[in-house]
Amino acid sequence: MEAEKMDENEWKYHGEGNKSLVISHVQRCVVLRFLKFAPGRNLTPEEIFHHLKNIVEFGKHIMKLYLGENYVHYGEVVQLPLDFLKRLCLKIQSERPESRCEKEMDILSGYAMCLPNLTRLQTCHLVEHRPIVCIEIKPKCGFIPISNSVSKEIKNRVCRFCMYQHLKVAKGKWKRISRYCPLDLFSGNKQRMHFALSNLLQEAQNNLKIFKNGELIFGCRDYHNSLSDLNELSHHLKTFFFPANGLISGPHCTRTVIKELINVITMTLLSTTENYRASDKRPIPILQGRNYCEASHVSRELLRNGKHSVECSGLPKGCILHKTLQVQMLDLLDIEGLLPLYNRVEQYLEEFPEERSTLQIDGPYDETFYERLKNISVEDDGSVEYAATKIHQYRVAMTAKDCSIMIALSPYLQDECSEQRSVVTASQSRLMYSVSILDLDFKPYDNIPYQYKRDSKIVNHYLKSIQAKEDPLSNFLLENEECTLVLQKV
Ligand SMILES: O=P(O)(O)O[C@@H]1[C@@H](OP(=O)(O)O)[C@H](OP(=O)(O)O)[C@H](O)[C@H](OP(=O)(O)O)[C@H]1OP(=O)(O)O
Ligand SMILES: Nc1ncnc2c1ncn2[C@@H]1O[C@H](COP(=O)(O)OP(=O)(O)OP(=O)(O)O)[C@@H](O)[C@H]1O
Repeated sequence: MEAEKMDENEWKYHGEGNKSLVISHVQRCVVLRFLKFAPGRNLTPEEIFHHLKNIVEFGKHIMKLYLGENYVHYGEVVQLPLDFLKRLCLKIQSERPESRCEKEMDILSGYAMCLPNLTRLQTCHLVEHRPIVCIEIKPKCGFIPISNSVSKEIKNRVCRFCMYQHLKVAKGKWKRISRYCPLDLFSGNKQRMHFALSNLLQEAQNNLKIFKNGELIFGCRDYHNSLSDLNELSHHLKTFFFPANGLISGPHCTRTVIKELINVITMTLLSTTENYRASDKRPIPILQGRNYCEASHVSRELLRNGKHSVECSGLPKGCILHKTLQVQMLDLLDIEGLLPLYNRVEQYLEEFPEERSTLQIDGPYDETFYERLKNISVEDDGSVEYAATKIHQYRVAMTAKDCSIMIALSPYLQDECSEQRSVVTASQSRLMYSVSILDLDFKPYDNIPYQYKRDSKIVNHYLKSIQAKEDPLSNFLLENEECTLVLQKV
């Protein structure tokens, strides 16, 4: 990145989440990712540089080893001219979704991360002129905890995503409950995966976005502003799947194109482009828990159609979903089992604050840190080291529970050498594809008590709302929680 040549007109707003804002280059396949902060949260440039460097190191030394180098693009920290950043910030401000504007993009430190633009094929450096579609899926946690520390039995039957939906809708974050269940997507069973993906297309929330030539064409821009017309989507996509018959239209066309899309996504999610080498077999726990969630609609639907029993066919080793799930499963103890260990470390640090660095609470995220993560024993010897290791593993797992998978697809041209590129065959077309993972920021240590409180809030709210469905009086109480006390007093 040549600082003196930075021109804001060569960059455009791309998207943002809770913690970072992304802009993309109009010609080159790169993005800049800036941190975002609530106004008044003034970190020094050195602190921001350190934070960004930690993100890069964590991707490079930890997540790349877990997930594979083909999938992980950790990028680099770059320094940019402050006047360029000021102009850029002004330029993109009007495009930012309102609900994300309570935080401001950091333009004072001069630092950002430079990453490949993952909405493009990862084999090209310049924006290609051939069409490209990219599907971004934020799959969330794909397993049900089996930890003995779980205090509410419902957590052994219903997954966190499905429970959390009720709280999110009650709080007005989303209008409707999504029928997507991560356990269906991670099942490896094609029918369940198709069901999960079609539910994502029905109610994308922030779990599905689709880009065409780098522009968002489907999914959530904002909590209140979403592009969700399947007819329009199929119109955008039909030439990808039916190149020789671009003229088909109508409801039949929509169904056909969406079916192709779901099928192709499933194939790429299950593909194992990387060889599953012996060296890839790092210690990862194997959880023998329940592989479906009772709140998922899949069993009922599939059984009603009389097609298949709900069984788990398993994920191929080395596919992106398998790798992601394995990392998520580093959370062996569940937040309920982890909180006492966090308290143990906190108590110790109160007495010996200088030990924070020995325990590598804030990094460095290097080979030593990775070595620590390898110890997956659950035998608690009462030590602070044991507690710190479990906390690190939990934080890595949380990162994998919140990352997104990007699948980029572009028409395969006959004259191309297919050996160098991955190709997926749809019913009437062949597409080149690349799969990557984004948002691999290490989750903060200090958030653990908050995670614990929120977990019990999610579960309690879920229990109340399913109870309310059966009992209309408690439904009234749930909707008017402030009244509960008054009614109890009477
Ligand atoms: O806890 P969750 O499952 O709600 O995940 C948060 C996400 O909400 P979601 O439920 O996916 O809509 C949340 O996403 P949104 O802001 O809701 O789009 C963030 O990804 C948040 O991560 P961070 O605190 O910014 O690092 C995520 O927080 P972490 O818990 O991963 O730290
Ligand atoms: N390297 C990239 N290439 C293309 N698009 C990207 C890239 N990185 C991020 N994006 C886009 O920007 C959005 C926001 O980025 P990201 O998920 O990293 O933000 P975040 O604030 O960390 O998210 P969260 O809310 O999950 O904490 C992503 O959903 C994705 O659409």
